[in-house]
Amino acid sequence: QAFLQEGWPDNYQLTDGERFDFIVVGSGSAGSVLAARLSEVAHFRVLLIESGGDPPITSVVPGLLITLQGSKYDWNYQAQFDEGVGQAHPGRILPYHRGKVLGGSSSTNFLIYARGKPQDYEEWNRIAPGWDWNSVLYYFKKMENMSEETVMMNPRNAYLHSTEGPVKVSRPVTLASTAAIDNTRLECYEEMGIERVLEINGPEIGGAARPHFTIYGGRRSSTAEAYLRPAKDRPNLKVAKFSTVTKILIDPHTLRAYGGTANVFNEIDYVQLVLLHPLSRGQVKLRSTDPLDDPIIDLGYYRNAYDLKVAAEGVKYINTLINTTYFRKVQGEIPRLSVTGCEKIAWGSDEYWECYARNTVASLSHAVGTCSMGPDAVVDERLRVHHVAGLRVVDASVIPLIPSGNTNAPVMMIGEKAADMIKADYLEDIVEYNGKDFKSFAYTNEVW
Ligand SMILES: Cc1cc2nc3c(=O)[nH]c(=O)nc-3n(C[C@H](O)[C@H](O)[C@H](O)COP(=O)(O)OP(=O)(O)OC[C@H]3O[C@@H](n4cnc5c(N)ncnc54)[C@H](O)[C@@H]3O)c2cc1C
Repeated sequence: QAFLQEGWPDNYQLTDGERFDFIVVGSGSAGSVLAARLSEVAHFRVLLIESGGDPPITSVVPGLLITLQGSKYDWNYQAQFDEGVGQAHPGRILPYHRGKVLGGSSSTNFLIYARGKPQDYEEWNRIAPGWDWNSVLYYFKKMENMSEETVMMNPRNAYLHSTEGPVKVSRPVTLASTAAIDNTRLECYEEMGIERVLEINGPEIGGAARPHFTIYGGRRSSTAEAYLRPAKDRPNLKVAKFSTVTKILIDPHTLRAYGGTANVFNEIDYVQLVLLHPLSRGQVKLRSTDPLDDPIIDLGYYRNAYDLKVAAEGVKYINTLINTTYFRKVQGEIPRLSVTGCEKIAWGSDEYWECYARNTVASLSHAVGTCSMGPDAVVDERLRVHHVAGLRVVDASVIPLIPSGNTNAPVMMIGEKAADMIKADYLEDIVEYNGKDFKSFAYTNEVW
């Protein structure tokens, strides 16, 4: 099935001056969800504009994902470190990956399915009311199709999950040899005092488990797969591929966004030790006035000295894995790598591990928060850009605080919640106007 290039939405040839009710820029983890959900309302005319094209086989077959980074399905950005950081990377430049394809980074990512912990969202809610755990859990469940029986049969876990949503989640059955490695690893962690838990999206988040993945039946469950393929024949959803939005048109008198301009190209065609809650902040800046120029991605790693202390302590802690029964039995050793910038420091000293953390630091490509929600930020809690009408931001950039896990699931959840907020805002008017139950407009029987 994966080898069949069928089933993606057709490419829509945009012509100048066309009118739509909603224009969604980018078909990523959030954009595809938003476009598909909005187009459930039959009289909404929805245009989805995406720079990339259909996902290739290497995206659909999870085991081939490593070939996507650096390919034409990647924006291939380069990020820069501050002076004295990241010296082990050639030229102190870090390749910074982002999917450029239907489904965006959900079509190119490492497929780990993690939502973070309830407290993360209680913190969001303090900044942007309406994003508390109970509110977002509804949307996590709306999006999810959990296929693992052990999770659904355990009442402590089952109420946190759903088998009804479009995004398929599983823990693929591994080869016996891989399962044995997983088991040994989990045993080592237990020996270090890290409890084994049933799953990383269950009631206990602190612990170790084999992760869930957005995979089912050997196929990636990207947002292109889960949302766009089922919606591809809707007459009110148009998908313009190989088209890059270069400008948002804003009426200078009303400050209302009313359209955009797009460049249309006729192309054919371990997750490591992670610092989950860094205090340092980076930024994304325009390199020039050319919208097609790559942005400047300024990582800002370790600007807050506390982060370096935490990272170095983390490295030292994970090194104690070597003292567990298994590693003693196999006479495991920590490799003595030569790290640029640390050559003159005694290997294994506290100073060495700090230098090691400073110079080998890399990214898992989970950037968030450059258009954050909040009263003094870029968008409000309904994701409307402050002081501009008719314009919302719906993607990873609105996340106000980094969740304790990966970001694909939270961003898909944001897409789901945003779609409901937009429907509520626009359909309320229509109900009053037409005096009809707005659910009668929907293509599906979704509850929203
Ligand atoms: C290599 C990699 C591995 C990752 N691994 C994981 C993981 O295992 N688990 C996890 O949960 N998260 C993972 N993530 C993070 C997660 O995938 C992202 O946080 C999430 O996909 C971001 O969603 P988004 O909607 O904000 O942006 P994206 O999904 O990146 O979508 C943005 C879309 O907009 C398009 N676009 C951009 N500009 C324009 C324009 N001007 N005009 C038209 N189209 C445009 C892009 O081509 C893209 O399709 C990974 C990310 C990467 C890159």
